[in-house]
Amino acid sequence: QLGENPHQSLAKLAKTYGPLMHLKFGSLDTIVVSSPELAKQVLQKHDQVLSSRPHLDATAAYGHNKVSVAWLPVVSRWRVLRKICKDQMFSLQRVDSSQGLRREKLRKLLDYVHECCASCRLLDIADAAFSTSLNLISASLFSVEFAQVGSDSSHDFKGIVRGLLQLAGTPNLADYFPLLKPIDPQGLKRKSVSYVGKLLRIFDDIIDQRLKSESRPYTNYERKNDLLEALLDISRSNESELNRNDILHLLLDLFVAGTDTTATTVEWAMAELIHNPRKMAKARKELQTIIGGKGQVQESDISRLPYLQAVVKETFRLHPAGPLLLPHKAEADTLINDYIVPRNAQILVNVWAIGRDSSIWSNPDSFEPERFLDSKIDIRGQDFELIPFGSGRRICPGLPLAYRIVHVLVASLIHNFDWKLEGGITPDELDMKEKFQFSLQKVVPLKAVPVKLCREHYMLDENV
Ligand code: HEM
Repeated sequence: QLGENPHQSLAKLAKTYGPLMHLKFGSLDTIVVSSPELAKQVLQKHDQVLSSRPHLDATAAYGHNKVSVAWLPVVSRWRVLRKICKDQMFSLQRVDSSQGLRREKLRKLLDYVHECCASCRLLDIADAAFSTSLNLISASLFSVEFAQVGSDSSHDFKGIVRGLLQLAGTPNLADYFPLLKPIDPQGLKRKSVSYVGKLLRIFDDIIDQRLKSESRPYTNYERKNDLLEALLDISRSNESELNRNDILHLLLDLFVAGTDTTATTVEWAMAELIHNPRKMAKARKELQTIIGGKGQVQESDISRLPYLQAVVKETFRLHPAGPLLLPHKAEADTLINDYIVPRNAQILVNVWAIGRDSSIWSNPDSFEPERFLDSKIDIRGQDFELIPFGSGRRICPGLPLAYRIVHVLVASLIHNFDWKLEGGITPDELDMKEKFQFSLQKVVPLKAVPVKLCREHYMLDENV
C-alpha cells in the first residue's frame, strides 16, 4: 500500500486520517506527522525524547550504525561527532576557508558547459550536478577529485551512493519482523555490506596515502586544508576520542548524506526553471543586474540575490531531498496532542506533505518563487512549514555547506546560459515525475543543450 512513493501514499492517507497517524509496520509502531504544528512538537518541544534513531538492519553493515553520526541515538558519542562536524567542517570560518576549493571545481563545470555550448552538445544536468557535488564535497573532506564532469568517472560513486540511499529507503521486512533478521529476506543487508565495503576501502586507501606522504623522509609535507587533516590531528592527540575506524565511518556518512541530496536539489531547481521559462528569465535577469555579463557567481553574492534564494526555497518546498527526513525514534512514551507516541516507535515527518498542503500554501503544486519574496520563511529549521533540513538537535549539520553549493551551482548554470530541451520537447512537456529512493529523485534525468545568451535573450528577459 505504501508503494513506490511512500511520501505520496502517506500524504494521501493523512488527508483522511489527519496529521498524526499511528500505523503498524509488522511489529514496528510508526507515527507519521504531516503538519507544521506537529512537526514542531516532535522536532522542537519533545526533541530530547524523540531524536533517537530506529535500528534499521541495512545500516548495520560493518557495524556502521554503532559509530555513525547519522544512525547513533542521542548519546555522548553522537554529541562528540556532531561537535567535530560543526567545528571542523561546517563552522562559518571553515566553510569560508574552503571556498577557494569550491571555486576551482565550479570553474571546471563552467568550462564543460561552455564546451557543450560551443558544440551544441546535450548536457546531462543530473550527471554534471552529481559530479560537481561529488567533487565539491570530496574536496572539503579529503582534497581528492573523484570525477571529471562529463566523463563516466563519477558513475561508480553515483551507483554506490544511490544504491545505499535506495537500500535505506526500501521497506525491509527484517525491520518489521525482527525474527527474519538472520535470513535477510530481501538481501538488503548483503547489498549494503557490499556498497559500504567499497566506500570504506576507498577511504582507507586515501588515509594510507595521506599518512605515507606525511611521513615521507626529506620532503616538506604541505598540510592540507581539509577535514581529513583535522580528523587525523584529533586522532593523534586523543585516539579514544576518534580512532581510524571512527574517521572512516564519519567520512562515509558525510559523503553519502551530502552528495546526492545536493545534486538532486540542483537538478530539481534546474528542471523547474526550464519547465517555467518566465521564472528562469526572472532569475537570469536578477543575475544580470547584480553580477553583470561577465564573471563567475561567488558565494558572497548569494545574499544579494533574493529571487535566486526564493527559487531555491520553492525547490525545497516542492522537492525536499529527504521527503520523510531520516526516521526518528521515541526513547519514552510521549504525549502529543493527547495521543501517546509509544516508546520505541519510529516517527516519520512528512515534509513533502507539509510542502504541498493547500491550507498552508496557495496553488501548492505550482512553482511560484514569488511567494517567498515578501515572506520571512526560512529553511534553517525555525519555520516548520519549510524544513527540508529538519530541525532541532538532529537538523542536518551540512546545511551551511549545502546552502552555498546549491545556490552557487544553480546560479552558475543559468547565468549567461539558456537551456534547450532535446528532441523538440517544449518546456511544459518536460517530465517532472519523482521517485522515492530515500532522497527524492527525478524519474527521467534532466538533459538539455546549453545556449549562450545573446542580445535578443536579454531583450526578451527585459519584458519579464
Ligand atoms: C540539499 C542538501 C541537503 C539536504 C536537503 C539535507 C537534508 C537532511 C535531512 C532531512 C536530514 C535528517 C534530519 C533529521 O533526521 O531530522 C539530514 C541529516 C544529515 N545530513 Fe544532510 N542534507 C543535505 C546536505 C548535506 C551535506 C552537504 C552534508 C555533509 C557533507 C550532510 C550531512 C548530513 C548528516 C551527517 C546527517 C545526519 C545528522 C544526524 O543524524 O545527527 N547533509 N540531512
